[in-house]
Amino acid sequence: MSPCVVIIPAGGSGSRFGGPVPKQFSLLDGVPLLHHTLRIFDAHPRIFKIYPVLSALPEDLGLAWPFSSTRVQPLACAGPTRAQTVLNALQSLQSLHPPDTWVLVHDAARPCLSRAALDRLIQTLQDDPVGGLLAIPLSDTLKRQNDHDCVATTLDRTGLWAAQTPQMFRLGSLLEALRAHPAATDESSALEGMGLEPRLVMGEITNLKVTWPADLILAQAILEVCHAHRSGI
Ligand SMILES: Nc1ccn([C@@H]2O[C@H](COP(=O)(O)OP(=O)(O)OP(=O)(O)O)[C@@H](O)[C@H]2O)c(=O)n1
Ligand SMILES: C[C@](O)(CO)[C@H](O)COP(=O)(O)O
Repeated sequence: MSPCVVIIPAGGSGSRFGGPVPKQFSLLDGVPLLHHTLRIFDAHPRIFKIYPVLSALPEDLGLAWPFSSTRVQPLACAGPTRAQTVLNALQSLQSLHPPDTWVLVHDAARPCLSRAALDRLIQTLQDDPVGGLLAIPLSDTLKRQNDHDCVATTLDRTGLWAAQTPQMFRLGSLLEALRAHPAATDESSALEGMGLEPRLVMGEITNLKVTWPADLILAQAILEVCHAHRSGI
């Protein structure tokens, strides 16, 4: 299998989360949330390089940086949207890695990705012609609202999945897809826009995206349970 590189979009403002610093720098268990996310990949033998994409270099953001500079290489090229951040990163990496390199894009704001889910994604997709993403089948009944906050209709949830990250595609095809679809809210939808069919790989409910303040408490609880489980407590 060709080597995998990871892009971690970490250039958002966290407007829904609020707070004095963007949520990816909020402390989780005493450590910036971004560091938890980076450590998941830094510990994985199939990952060759990890590129967190920030608005500026860590030293210019006043961020402690306990990572090896050869494996975790920050890029200071975040854009105004998540898609633009990922596209900027891909453009700066295209001269460093061949077009068939597998690229895993993972939100900085998802610090609880498990090793099992990451392994499942890589193993399922390593010989896939397109690539794919972690996702989970929807379990709630879905309502569409009307213009006065009442239910207009109940939607059929059959076959509906909630997209997570990482999303894993070849560098060349992802670059082409995001150039053609710069408004995509995830990598998969850009590839879908090219007429391709990304594969759905079972994710985990614990792989939550920290979006609202209460999500940080949930993330803390998930990390504590995982730690207790690993320690046999
Ligand atoms: N211009 C942007 C916007 C988002 N992201 C990153 O994309 C991930 C998912 O985005 P989201 O959770 O929506 O983060 P924010 O855009 O920061 O949040 P909000 O929409 O509440 O402002 C996060 O790791 C975020 O830092 C990014 O790198 N560049
Ligand atoms: C890519 C993503 O994590 C898939 O669920 C999500 O779309 C990113 O969050 P955003 O709020 O759409 O930026």
